[in-house]
Amino acid sequence: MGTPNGDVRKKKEEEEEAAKLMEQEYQDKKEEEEEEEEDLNAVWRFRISEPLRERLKGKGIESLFPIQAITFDTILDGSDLVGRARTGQGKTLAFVLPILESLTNGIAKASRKTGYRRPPSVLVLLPTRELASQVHSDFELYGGAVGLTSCCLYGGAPYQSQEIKLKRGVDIVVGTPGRIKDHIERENIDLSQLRFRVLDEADEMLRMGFVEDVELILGKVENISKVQTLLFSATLPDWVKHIAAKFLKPDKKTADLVGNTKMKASTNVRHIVLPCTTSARSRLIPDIIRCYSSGGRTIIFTETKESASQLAGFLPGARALHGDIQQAQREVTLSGFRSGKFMTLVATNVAARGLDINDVQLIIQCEPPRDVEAYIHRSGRTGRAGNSGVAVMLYDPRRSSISKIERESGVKFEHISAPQPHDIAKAIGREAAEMINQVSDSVIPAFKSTAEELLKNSGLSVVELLAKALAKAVGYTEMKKRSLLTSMENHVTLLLEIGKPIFTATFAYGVLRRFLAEEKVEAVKGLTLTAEGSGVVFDVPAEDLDTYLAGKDKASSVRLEVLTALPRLQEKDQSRGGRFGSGGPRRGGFGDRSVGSRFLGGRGGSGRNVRFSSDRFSNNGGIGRGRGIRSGKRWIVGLDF
Ligand SMILES: Nc1ncnc2c1ncn2[C@@H]1O[C@H](COP(=O)(O)OP(=O)(O)OP(=O)(O)O)[C@@H](O)[C@H]1O
Repeated sequence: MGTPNGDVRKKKEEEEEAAKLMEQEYQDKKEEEEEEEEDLNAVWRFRISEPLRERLKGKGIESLFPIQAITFDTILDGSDLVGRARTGQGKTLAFVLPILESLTNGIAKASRKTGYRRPPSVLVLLPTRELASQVHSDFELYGGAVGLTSCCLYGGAPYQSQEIKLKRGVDIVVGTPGRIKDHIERENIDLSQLRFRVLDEADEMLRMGFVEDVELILGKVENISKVQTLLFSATLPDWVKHIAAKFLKPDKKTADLVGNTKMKASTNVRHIVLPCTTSARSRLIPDIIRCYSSGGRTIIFTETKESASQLAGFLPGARALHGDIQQAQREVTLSGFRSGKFMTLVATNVAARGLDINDVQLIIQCEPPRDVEAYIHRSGRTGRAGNSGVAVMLYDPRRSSISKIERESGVKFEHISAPQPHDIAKAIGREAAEMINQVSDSVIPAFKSTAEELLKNSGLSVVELLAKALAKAVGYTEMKKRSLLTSMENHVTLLLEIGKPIFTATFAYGVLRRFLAEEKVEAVKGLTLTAEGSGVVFDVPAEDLDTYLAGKDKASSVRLEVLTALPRLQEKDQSRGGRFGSGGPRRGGFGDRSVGSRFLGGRGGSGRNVRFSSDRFSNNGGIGRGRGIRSGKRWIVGLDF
């Protein structure tokens, strides 16, 4: 039994505790309210009705993204609009939400057709089937909340079910131009009563040669003054703006969140370039995935359908997606990728636009795409909705150029070389550790005595032995050397300098022939001039490295160095005028010129430096421009040093 004093104290403590709790609750609520008040884009601030708000909340959306907030009132109040925002910034909901509100509570409500066999009020045109299906599912989700129905029309799928839906009557039609035109010709669809026409990824649709189809489809509207036209994309080249003038009213509004800002690609993405020859690609890609995918999904883009299929066949657990694959299979593949059944998708540009797939952490582009728009959209499949991601673009400096894409996209590429054994070991070590953590403790007794014996006989420490076990668990039993330049296994990258600029590859080969046997010169791979023109880099087989370096006594003024980091390289288009012109090596056009060091990762203290010295190679003044004369099988270079 407690004393009266004790009871009083206890009661007082309880009262104090309750007061503290109330104070805390009050503070929390106040903070919440303040936060909401500060959030100018909070959903409740917009004319969004309760059912839609609830659906948004269910999707974790409490606040509109900038492109949505900026365009919402404009669309709801009836204007035509051109909208542009970077990839993954929520352009889909920027038109879905105001369209649904307008049809159910806004100005389009009165004129919207209702009832059985009603013609659609909304038409959304997209360039690919996958994208049409994705946008359609947003209309299903949010439109369903306000009693509006939708259907999706794209090629490769049977006509019948699409016809049935159209005949019954739908409010919203989403689809690709080809199939919609077919339905018009079959008189399945009446577009005369449209209240909204949306061109999503407009530039791609027009680029794909759908201009005439799009014009025909849009022209089916009866009363142009009653229809609102919206055009969205992350990229809007000028030629699209001219075409847009044809479809949109003269008083249209523009919301351009990219505009003249330098950076046109996603700012949430790490943009990386990596030199790599075509032949080294398939061996390099698995290691890029290991080192940069953070265990998430990867999309690899190839230029052709054939190489997409080939690469998917080569990479374990990868699937291909391209236009030659049957539509039903395309759907299975995409849904398997979305649901995480497999983590690597190898695709052509069919997957470049608009696709919004959760947890895509890494994009690999096997070579630079033909235009900057493709780069922007492909790399934009990661880093969506405020998340971060990595986009790695492979390129062969002798065949392709990255500076045009860099210049036009505003991206500042990070230059890296192929993941080296220690990078890969680190990445797969984590995988192995995870695998081991998942093994049940129940197996320990059965393996314990063997483990003890192994440790005793190994002469290694516990950590060293465990490191070996981790390596074995993921099949990594040999440390292979991989070149920085071509990414070929068991090759090393060398830098050759002669104390003077080197203008041509031919000239460099001539230098090599002075101290190497012909078969060793022929074994040199990927010889490329450095961007600043003072040397060349090339790969040699690791096993012959000493032979390459052994000529050191024969030459002077020649430096041969085993590289640990790759310098900037001269690209294909830079050779015009640079390699063959009469001026010095070209400057400019390469990213950050202000970086004093020629070497991206620093000079790499551990690089082996070899200086050749011989009178034959001593510099007597002027240097040849590398005008070689072909003699028999060999190039004789006009060396005047
Ligand atoms: N207000 C919001 N809050 C949180 N997430 C959002 C919001 N709006 C959209 N999202 C999510 O952001 C992601 C990207 O949206 P969306 O696909 O519309 O981007 P986009 O701008 O059309 O990209 P792209 O140019 O690549 O087509 C989607 O997963 C979407 O659900």
